[in-house]
Amino acid sequence: AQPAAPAPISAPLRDLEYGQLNFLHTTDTHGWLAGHLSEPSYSADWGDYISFSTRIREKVEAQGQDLLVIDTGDRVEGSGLYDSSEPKGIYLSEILRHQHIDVITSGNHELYQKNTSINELLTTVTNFRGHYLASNIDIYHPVTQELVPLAPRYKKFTTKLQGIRVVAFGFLFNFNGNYNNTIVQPVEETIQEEWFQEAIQDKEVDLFLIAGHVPAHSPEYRAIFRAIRKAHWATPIQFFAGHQHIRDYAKYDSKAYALASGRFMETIGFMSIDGLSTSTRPSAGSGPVFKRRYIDNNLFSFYHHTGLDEESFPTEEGLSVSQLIANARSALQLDVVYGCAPQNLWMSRVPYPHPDSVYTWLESEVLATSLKDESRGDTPTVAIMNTGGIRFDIFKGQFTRDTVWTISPFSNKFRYVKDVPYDKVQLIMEVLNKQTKIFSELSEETLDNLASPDQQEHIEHVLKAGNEDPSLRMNGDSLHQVPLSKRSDGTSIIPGYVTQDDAGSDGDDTIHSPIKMYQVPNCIQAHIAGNATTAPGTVDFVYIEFIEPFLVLAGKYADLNVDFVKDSEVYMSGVSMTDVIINWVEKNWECE
Ligand SMILES: Nc1ccn([C@@H]2O[C@H](COP(=O)(O)O)[C@@H](O)[C@H]2O)c(=O)n1
Repeated sequence: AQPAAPAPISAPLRDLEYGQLNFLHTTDTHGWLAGHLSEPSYSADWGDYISFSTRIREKVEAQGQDLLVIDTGDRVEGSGLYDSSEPKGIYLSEILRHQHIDVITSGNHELYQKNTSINELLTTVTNFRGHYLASNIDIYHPVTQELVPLAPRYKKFTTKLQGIRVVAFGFLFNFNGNYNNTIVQPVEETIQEEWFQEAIQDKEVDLFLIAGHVPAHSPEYRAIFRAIRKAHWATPIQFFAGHQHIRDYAKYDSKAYALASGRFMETIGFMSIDGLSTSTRPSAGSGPVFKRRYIDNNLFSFYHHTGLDEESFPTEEGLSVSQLIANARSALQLDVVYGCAPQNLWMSRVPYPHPDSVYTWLESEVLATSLKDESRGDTPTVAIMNTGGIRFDIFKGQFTRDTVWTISPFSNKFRYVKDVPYDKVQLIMEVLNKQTKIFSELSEETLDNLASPDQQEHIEHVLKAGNEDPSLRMNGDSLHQVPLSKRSDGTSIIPGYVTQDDAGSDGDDTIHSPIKMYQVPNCIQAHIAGNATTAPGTVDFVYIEFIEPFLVLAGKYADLNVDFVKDSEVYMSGVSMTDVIINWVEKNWECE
């Protein structure tokens, strides 16, 4: 772990149930390779994960079993370690490549910016040659300008000890927000391609492995499941999922399951399958048994599951990667303090609006007092942003260079349109926040992309995890996780994940008390300048550039005669949302 990482808190744990074939899975790490420096439950770093996977491999191989390590993308954008360097990401690839990963895929974040996808092609695909799969992504090669697959479409391999024959694919969900140097083919089209149909007709297969940056419960995975089942009515299928930032497990049939392993290095997903046939031995017994576990990413869990301790657990490689991360953090000056937050500010642990809501803080304090384009004088202004632009909670205490990138990692800047009727702006807000019924192009699903990923789906599922018992609620004034009650065996129950999935509620390794979550709107608005008591006739309509495509559609429903692409101009040239937050914190949150 990093020198500043808090020690994990001991807690009651459920064991891993190993099988013939075992998996460790990460997804949506978003650069959090240093782990969480304010949260004991997730305080292990990528170096510890390297030690953990090595120790688990030693353990399962000693029993003649196999281990495969999977990562399903969105490794970039979301923390100081990736976002604060110029150019972004100069330290990340070197840290990542030390983990042995058997199947690795791209997420959508690897494709938003042209230079990110080029770096993916030239560095990450190269570092993980033979393991990186891209079944539905093409890229214009930066040198030849030729359209080429980002990586091989699929591969067939046999596992090290048992010779289990695996056919593996690597998918991305039907994403269309990518820069125009890449092409993402819709999954439903890819599975009609000749190469895919040929690959799934192979009869010498013991397991289909679908790694993807695709939600566990999704039309894309259902389509792949159906296509494979048409060719193989009983061959086991293991999906690994991502994108929604949630722990999730989906049952497609008794021989096909999907595991999603959360976000931001909070979770190491574990799966095992027993009863698989192999190249030399047909399956014994009644067929495969699948088990899943969501491991909290901390050393207490890692020691427990490996049966090792502080002395015997770390590997040399793991320790040297932890050191690499520490060196990068120090070179990037991630501990530089911009100010001190006087309180916790939550994304979804409080309703919106609320004095403890990060969105209330943004609209009433940060945006309201910071947005001003000198050329516009005191023109009344309404500024809107999508809640998905904020990626993490703010904890009371030091607000560092790292903090700012974890909450606002995107390079989103501002644009505006002059003289927009105020009532039309309010109508657009209603459309974006689904407060009015709208049809056709502007589906609920499209609008959900404005919110943060864990809000986008399964919200009922997340809300269900809430517990109304006030004795189980967190102490709002203290750090993120506090032991609340002692059990008879001396261990504590701390707030954290209480996952409900298709296999029930026993998936988490750590037994936690649940945390209540609330739904927040897709967009928020700040009112700037003008007379606060009366609504203005027209305003400067300022918006974060990411939402422009949504405004184009919402504008039509609001009957607003504005072409957002042609009629808008840059607002506060060169200033991004991230800059606005840094400036505000420096001015307003002095440390005592
Ligand atoms: N420039 C950007 C890019 C993304 N977002 C928000 O993030 C969501 C996607 O996040 P995932 O980690 O699930 O891929 C997207 O739907 C937006 O809400 C943004 O605000 N600005």
